[in-house]
Order: sequence, then structure tokens, then C-alpha cells
Amino acid sequence: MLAERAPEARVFRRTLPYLRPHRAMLAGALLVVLGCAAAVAATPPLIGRAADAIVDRDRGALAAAVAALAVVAVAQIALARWSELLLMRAGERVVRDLRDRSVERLTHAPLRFLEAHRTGDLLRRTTSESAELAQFVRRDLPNLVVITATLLLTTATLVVYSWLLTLVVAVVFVPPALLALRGFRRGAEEAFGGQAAAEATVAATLSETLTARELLRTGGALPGWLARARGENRAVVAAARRTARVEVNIELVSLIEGAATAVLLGLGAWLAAEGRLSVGAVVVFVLASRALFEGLGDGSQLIGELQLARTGLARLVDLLESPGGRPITGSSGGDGLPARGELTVEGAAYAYLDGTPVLDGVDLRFPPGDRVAIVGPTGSGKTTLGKILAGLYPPDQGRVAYCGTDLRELSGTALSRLVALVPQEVHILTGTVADNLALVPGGPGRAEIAAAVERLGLRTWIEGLPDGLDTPVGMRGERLSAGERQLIGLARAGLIDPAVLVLDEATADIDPVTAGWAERALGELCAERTLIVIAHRPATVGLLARTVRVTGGTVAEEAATAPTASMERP
Ligand SMILES: Nc1ncnc2c1ncn2[C@@H]1O[C@H](COP(=O)(O)OP(=O)(O)OP(=O)(O)O)[C@@H](O)[C@H]1O
Repeated sequence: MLAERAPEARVFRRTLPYLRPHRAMLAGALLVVLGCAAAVAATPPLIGRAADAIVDRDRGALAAAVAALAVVAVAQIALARWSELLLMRAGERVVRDLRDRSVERLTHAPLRFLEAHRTGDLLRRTTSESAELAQFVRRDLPNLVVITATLLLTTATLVVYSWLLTLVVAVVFVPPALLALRGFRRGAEEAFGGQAAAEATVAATLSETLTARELLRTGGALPGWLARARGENRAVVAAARRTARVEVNIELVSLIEGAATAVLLGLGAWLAAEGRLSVGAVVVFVLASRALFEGLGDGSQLIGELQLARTGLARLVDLLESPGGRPITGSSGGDGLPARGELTVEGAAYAYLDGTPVLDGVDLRFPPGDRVAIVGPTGSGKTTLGKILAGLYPPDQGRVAYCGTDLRELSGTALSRLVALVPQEVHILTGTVADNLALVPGGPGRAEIAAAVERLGLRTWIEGLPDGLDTPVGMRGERLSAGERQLIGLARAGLIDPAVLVLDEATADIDPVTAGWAERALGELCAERTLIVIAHRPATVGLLARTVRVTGGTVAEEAATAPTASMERP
């Protein structure tokens, strides 16, 4: 389970493996950044030389200094632009890579893992947090190089021009500036981390508001939900205020910088008057010391930005490294497995939460062509059993096997060809009926879809739709009734032609006409195939050959029921 605030220990080191594939490009870009920092550091000594040339009325030296300044300025602009381009490209590549990895992680993650997290939280980790890493590459990493290089080069410049003034800066001004920065850093960790977590909570709630809109409007839960959302929103504002308060500390550094400039100017003027320092050296000193304080100020800003990046990166790396993100499917293509065969469950146990098993010690056999109803009270674990049978939930103990092969060994495609699940809530994507029917392995064409519809006796239903197979289903299928969604699920199963079909019957009321179509399609589908129906309607139970009852996490066979003609094999 991923924590809202991911562990941040050694997060930058944990990020390095994701940057490694792009190290050549990053190293090149950072080298250019270093050149740019050197050009910046060379500016004060050149201005100082120009100042001395003016004082000495040396035109030649002035012209040389001005020409050198122009060259340095042009080089600085060119290098800055070049490094920007390189870093942008490197950042985009890193993000592309990470998005690919995140999508792969999420699509392979066990359902238990996905269900345990709020959609908004996972979305934020894969989008905003990936962008955070791009920012880190594009902005924070070069800033780190520039600031470190500037601090080193300007300190060297200061020592070379006047060790006495350097001592004053180092003893009188640097310690209070460092103290202010330390205060900022301490507050920043809490404030920036808290702000990122509060924003993630709001994003997760917004996303849930959209998915739960019907419940919120009809279920009377809206006032409570709005109060909760307002509370979370207030928490974001409070967190942002805390961040702003912490940032005020940076102003302290600016204050110290101003005082240092004034003192250095006075002291420098006195030393120059005494003839112990040239005017140029004083100019260099004032400019370099300003650069030093600016470097310290930028450094403190950077600490805040790195903190934000650290929080985001920790959440992203947490997702990429999570054990819950390990793929559930194997690699076997199922070659050699017969198209029809026996499905067995051996000692299967499953728990959503540690220590509270929903199913325990389940043993079942489904010979080829079996037709079984699974019944039991609400919440007894029927749907869970259906997902275990279809290989969607690998059992915590025991196994589910097709002709002796554990479903975990099969690749996703091989598994879905052998065992298909039509869930209670058939998942529909925005698009047309045909688009949704094509969402099966192999991506069937129009002719195959039409043939399957015909075979399952669904042609009349399709022809009754405004545009037949091209009828738009609305956002996530909102224009379809619960029964029609199950018809789409059944038609998808017909296109897959699986050995075992697990149908989790819709609990919502289905009108008699749609129920008739569903029953007919099911009758066609169960030919030679194993059919396991999680039956919510007594009428369905009567149509199947045997009944398995789920109670208290265990299963038991019930007395045989005589199947009616409509579900008999043709
Ligand atoms: N994603 C989940 N996370 C935690 N617990 C879950 C989850 N899904 C189901 N459960 C719990 O597992 C138990 C079995 O649920 P399941 O949906 O399998 O029952 P069911 O027999 O199919 O119920 P129904 O007849 O209402 O569809 C229930 O107590 C339910 O609360």
C-alpha cells in the first residue's frame, strides 16, 4: 500500500537509475551549464579591469576589457540558450520514459493494488509527479550546478582580490546568512511536503467527485461530501500560507546582502584611499560579493524547490518500486493448452485486508462444458470468487489452474483467451458500440463483430439502436442500460471464444426484453464451453446444471437442479 506521504530517505539516489539511460545527454548539458557559470564569474574581474583602465586613462586596456566583456556576454547568452535546449530535451525524454513505465506498472498491477488506492492519487503520481522530475532535470539540476560553481568561483575571486575583505565577508556576513538559510530549510521541509500532500488529497477528491457524481446527487451524501472537500481545500490554503511564511526567511538573506554591500563599499573606498587596493579591485569585490549572496539566496530557493521535487519524486519512485506494482501475469502464451479443458481451484484463499480472508480453503472442479450457478448471500464472496476464477485476483494461497497450468503462468492475452469474465459492471469506454466490442484480444474487424452479433442472436438489438453498431454509447457508456452493458460484455465474450466463461450477473433490474436477449446470447455462448454464472436472479439458477453455494468464505455443492431447455447445449 502506498502512503500519501512517501518515504523521502535517499530519494535522489533512488531517482538516479531512472536518469541513467539519459546520462550522456545530461552530462553534456551540465557541462554547457558549467561553461555558462564560468562566463558569469568572469564578468566582475573584467569590469574591475575596465574600471582600473578608466582610472589609469589607459585606452588600450579599456578597449581590451570592453571587448572581452562583450565576448563573455555573447558566450554567456549562447551557452545559456544551448544548455536550456539540451536540458529541455533531456527532461522531456526522462518524462516520456517515466510515463511509459508508470502506465506499464499500473496496467500490470494487481487489481487489489489498484483498488486500494484512490484514482486521483495514482493519476497525480503518474502525471504531476513525472512532470516534477522533468522540472528537476530542467531547472533544479542545472541550478544546483550553477549555484555551486558560482559560489566556488566567486569565493576564489574574492580571496584573490582581497583576503582582508574576504575575511570580513566570511566572519561578519556569511554566518548570519547561513543561519537564516538553515531556518528556511527546516521550515521548508515541513511546509513544502505538507503542501504537496494537501494538493494531492484535493486532486484525489476532485477525481472521485466526478466518478461518484450520481451517488452524490441521488444518495443525499452531497452536503457531507462538500463539507469534506471544503475542509481539504482550506487545508491547501493553510499549507500554502505556511509555505509563504517560510519563504519570507529568504528576505533576511537579501537584507544581509544589502548591509554587506554597504560595509564593503565603505571599507573598500577607505582601502583604495589608503592606496592598499585599486578602484578596480573594490569594484570586483562589491560585484563578486553580491554574486556570492545572490548565490546563497538562490541556493535557499533551490532548497525549497528541491524539497518540493523530493516529495513528488518520492511519491513517483514509491509507485514505480512498490511491490504491489509487480506484474501479476506470467509470460506463457498457453501453447499446447487445449481450446476446451478443465478449470480447477485448489485450496484457494483470498483476503482484501491482511488477516480477514473473504475466501478460505476453496476447492472446485469445472470439467469442460460444465454449467454452474454460484449463489450465496450478499457480501459472501461470489464476485471475489469470480475474479479469482478468471485469474484477475491471484489467490493468496492455493491456485487456479486450466488443464493443470497455473493461471499465474499465463500471459494476459493467453489468459483472456482461455477464461473470460463478464463482470457485473461491464466496463464501457467512450466511443461507439463497435469500438467497445472490438476491445478484446486480437482487435476483431467489422465483419467478425457483425458475425458474432448474429451468432449470439443480438442482431435485432443492434438494429434497434439509432445507428446500429455505430451508435455512440456516451461518456463511459452512460447511454446504455445495465442490461445493454451486459449484452456488450456477452458479445465481447463471444468474440473471444474462451474455454471458460464466468458471468457475474448484473444485479440491477433488467427489462424482460433485454433479459431475453442476454439469456439467448448466453445459451449460444455456453455451447461446449464451461459456463460459470454468479447468479443474482433465482431464474438464472434454474437454467444451470449444478449450484455451488458460497457462505462464510467457504464453498459447498448444492443438490443438482435440472437445467431447462433454453440453456441446454444445442
Ligand atoms: N476491493 C475491495 N476491498 C476490500 N474489501 C472488499 C473489496 N471488494 C469486496 N470486498 C469485501 O469482500 C467481501 C466479499 O465481496 P464480494 O463482492 O465478493 O461479495 P458478493 O458475494 O459478490 O456480494 P454481492 O452479492 O453483493 O455482489 C465483502 O465483505 C466485501 O465488503
